[in-house]
Amino acid sequence: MKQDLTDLREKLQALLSEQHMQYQQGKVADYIPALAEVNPALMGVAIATIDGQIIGAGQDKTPFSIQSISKIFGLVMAMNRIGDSLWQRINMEPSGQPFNSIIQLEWEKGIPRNPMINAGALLIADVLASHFSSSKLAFLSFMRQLAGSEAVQIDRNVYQSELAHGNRNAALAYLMKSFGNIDAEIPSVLSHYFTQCSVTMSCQQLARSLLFLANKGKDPYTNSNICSAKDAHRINAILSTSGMYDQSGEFAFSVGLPAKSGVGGGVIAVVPSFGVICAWSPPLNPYGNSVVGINLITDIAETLGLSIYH
Ligand SMILES: NC(=O)CC[C@H](N)C(=O)O
Repeated sequence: MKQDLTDLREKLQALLSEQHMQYQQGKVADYIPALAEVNPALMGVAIATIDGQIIGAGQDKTPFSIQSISKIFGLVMAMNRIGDSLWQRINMEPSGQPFNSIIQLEWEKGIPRNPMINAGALLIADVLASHFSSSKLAFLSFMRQLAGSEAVQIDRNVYQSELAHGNRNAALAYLMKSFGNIDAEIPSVLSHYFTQCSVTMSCQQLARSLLFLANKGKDPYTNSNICSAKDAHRINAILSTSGMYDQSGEFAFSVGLPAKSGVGGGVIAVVPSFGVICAWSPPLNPYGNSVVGINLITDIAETLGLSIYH
C-alpha cells in the first residue's frame, strides 16, 4: 500500500486538536516519581510507513520515557539470541491481570504468562543479562540502530527513580528465581530492566524503529533483517493479545491492531505491510494505558480503515 501522506498530516493535526482537553481524563503515573514530573498536557503522534515516509503532529519529536514499549525490543534480542528455547521459560498467553501483578506467577510456578507483563520482561532481562557481556550497552546500541539516531538516550533520573521504587519488580524477579527460572543475580536483572525502561525516544523515533514488525522482520531503511518473518508474526500476535495488558481484548475489539503501551504515556500500533503509529500523552487510564494515546490510535485506525480483522 503506497499512498501520499501529505493530506494525512492535516488530519493528524485535527485529531490531536480534538483530544486537546482529554488528557484530563487520565492520571500521570506517580509510582515511579520521576514520571510524575512530566507535563501532562504534552501530546504527540507520528506515523512511519514502510516506504520511508514519516509524518507527525504535536510534540512528535519530543523524547519521552518509553517504559514498557521497551519490552518489544528486549523480546526481539532474546529471541534472536536463544531461539525457541525461550518458550520453555515463558508463555504466550494473555494474563488478564494488571501489568505488575504477582498473583498468577506463583500459581504458575514462576513461568510468566507472556513477555509483555513485568514478570515476562524481567525474565527476558535475565536472558539478556546472562547472554550479553554488557546487555545494557547492547540494548542501547540496538535502539540507536533501529531509530537511525545516536541521540537515543537513557534518562538517569528515571532510572534512579525506578531503582528506588522497584520493590514489586524485585519481588517478581525473586519469586521467579525461587522457582529456578532466573539465572543471573537479581540486581543485574533489575538493572537491565530499569535501564531499558528508562530509554527516551520520540513518537517519530519509536514509529520508525518498529517498522520491521510491519515489514516481515526487515528494517526498510537499511534492508537488514532485525528478526525472522516468523518471529515478526509471533511478536505481532503477542502484541495483539497482551500488549495492552488487561485491556488487550477491548483494544482488539475496538481497534484491531497489534499494540503496546508504556506507563510513560506512549502507545505504538503496528499496521502490517503499511507502517507503525506512535501516540504519546502521559496521563493513563486505570489499566496503565495512555488515555489520549488510545483515543488517537483508535481515531487513526478508524479513519484509515487499518484494522487487521477486516
Ligand atoms: N507498564 C509499564 O510501562 C511498566 C514499566 C515500569 N518500568 C514498571 O516496571 O513498572
